[in-house]
Amino acid sequence: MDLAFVSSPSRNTMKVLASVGALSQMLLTPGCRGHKLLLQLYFYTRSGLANSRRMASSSLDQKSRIFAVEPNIYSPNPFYFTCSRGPSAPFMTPKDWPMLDQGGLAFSVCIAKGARVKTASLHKSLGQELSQQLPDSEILRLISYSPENLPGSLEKGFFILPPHSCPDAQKRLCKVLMKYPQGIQLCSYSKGEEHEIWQCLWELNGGAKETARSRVLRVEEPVSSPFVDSIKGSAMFYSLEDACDVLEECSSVIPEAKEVLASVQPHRPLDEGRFPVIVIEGLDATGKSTLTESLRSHLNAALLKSPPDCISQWRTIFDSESALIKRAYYAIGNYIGAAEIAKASKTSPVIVDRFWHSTAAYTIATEMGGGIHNLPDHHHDVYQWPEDLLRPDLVILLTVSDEERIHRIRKRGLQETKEERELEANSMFRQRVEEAYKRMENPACLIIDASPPMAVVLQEALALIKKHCDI
Ligand SMILES: Nc1ncnc2c1ncn2[C@@H]1O[C@H](COP(=O)(O)OP(=O)(O)OP(=O)(O)O)[C@@H](O)[C@H]1O
Ligand SMILES: Cc1cn([C@H]2C[C@H](O)[C@@H](COP(=O)(O)O)O2)c(=O)[nH]c1=O
Repeated sequence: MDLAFVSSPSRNTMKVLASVGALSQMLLTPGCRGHKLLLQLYFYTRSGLANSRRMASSSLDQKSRIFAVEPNIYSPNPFYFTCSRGPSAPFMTPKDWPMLDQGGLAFSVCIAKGARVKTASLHKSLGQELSQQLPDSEILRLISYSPENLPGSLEKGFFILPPHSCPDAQKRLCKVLMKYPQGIQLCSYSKGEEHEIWQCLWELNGGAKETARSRVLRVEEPVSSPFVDSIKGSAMFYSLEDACDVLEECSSVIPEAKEVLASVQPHRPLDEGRFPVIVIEGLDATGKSTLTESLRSHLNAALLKSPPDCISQWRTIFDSESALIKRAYYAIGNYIGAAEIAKASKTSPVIVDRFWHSTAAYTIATEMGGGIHNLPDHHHDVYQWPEDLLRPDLVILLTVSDEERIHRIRKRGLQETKEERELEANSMFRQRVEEAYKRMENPACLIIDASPPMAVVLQEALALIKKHCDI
């Protein structure tokens, strides 16, 4: 079955067909003769012609858009393509997409822009369902945008690479997409006779019908990464107001969002005390809790952590939401924590186990794929501290080798978070988190190698605190 190579059926052909029910029966019979055509006819019958005007405009819009696929096993950098007919743009060939070389297919699925909470939830649930229904396919993140108005036109989606051994992948994909009748755009990609690549645009409206076909053209990597623009609008929050807007928007479906918002201190700017605020950061199991506890007793300090206790009971709920909602929760957690820090700093030094740097580093590392060379450049806006957030006096980043960290996680034997499991499994992700920490600015992190025994790490931390803080 090959969606991409079937030409549109004529209306006369359609009349011959008795019923959609009979067609769908045949469709589900693998190896059935005329299987390809039947699939096409089935989709055609179900979709009808009602939306032909919408189809025409979406295929025009489609042609001017650029698609960007996150780094993957075939491409260490994001790859960019379009379907417009620029005079000089080179065609893409299976050299660029080796997975299409043996006659395979790839797919892109884009989610049309809508209300951001709803769109983010749709993106999350669609991603989960695609992974479940196509467990052997590589499901990559994709964004699509118009070059004239990148932030305003940005749409998110997925690029799907089924294995050659999965001939019914497209059938399964369509079955998933049928459940999302509105706002999903499906394209398939296949190799042509002259080694060119074709994109077929499918209309999904109760069914799927091919509406346009264009050659795929290569686009040079832009100077400023659209993936970074994408995270700035959908997972990074640089003001309390921004993050609160998201939780307000979702509070009718997530009642706990109201509870979190109720914990936000309305009076700002905060009235800080004279004692120093010291944040300890690092990957999981680098020794933050051990060090913060020792510092607390050595300095007679207050010990706080992020997210703060008053909202941590809802953490698992927000962890299972879309990136937009989850990151809004963590961002707000910092502002709620800041009010507690300001109050505590009036009577003693304050030690904080994770703060804004964790929120930013994990977000950047999760949203940007590939190696550390794909991270936003040093000094980029994403590494800056939010203007309206209490600024600590010192941030210490603990680093240990991967082997030692994993050894500590295993020895500790506690329940790991999903991100911790990913960190263990994905060394590139780990490197991105640590590198993002190192690129943070104002305040930047001061690094301590936390591999030596605890007593040594403590002495180093105390020395840094003495040097940089008024203690
Ligand atoms: N310097 C050290 N040398 C050897 N083991 C250490 C050292 N520091 C901490 N550990 C051990 O490593 C494990 C992880 O430490 P800890 O819980 O303090 O890390 P963490 O950074 O707070 O982790 P998480 O962020 O996941 O809560 C614990 O079992 C702890 O006893
Ligand atoms: C504070 C904070 C945490 N996270 C993520 C990063 C890790 O996977 C876990 C670690 O939490 P722990 O309480 O230290 O074990 O939570 C995050 O993504 N953003 C944040 O702001």
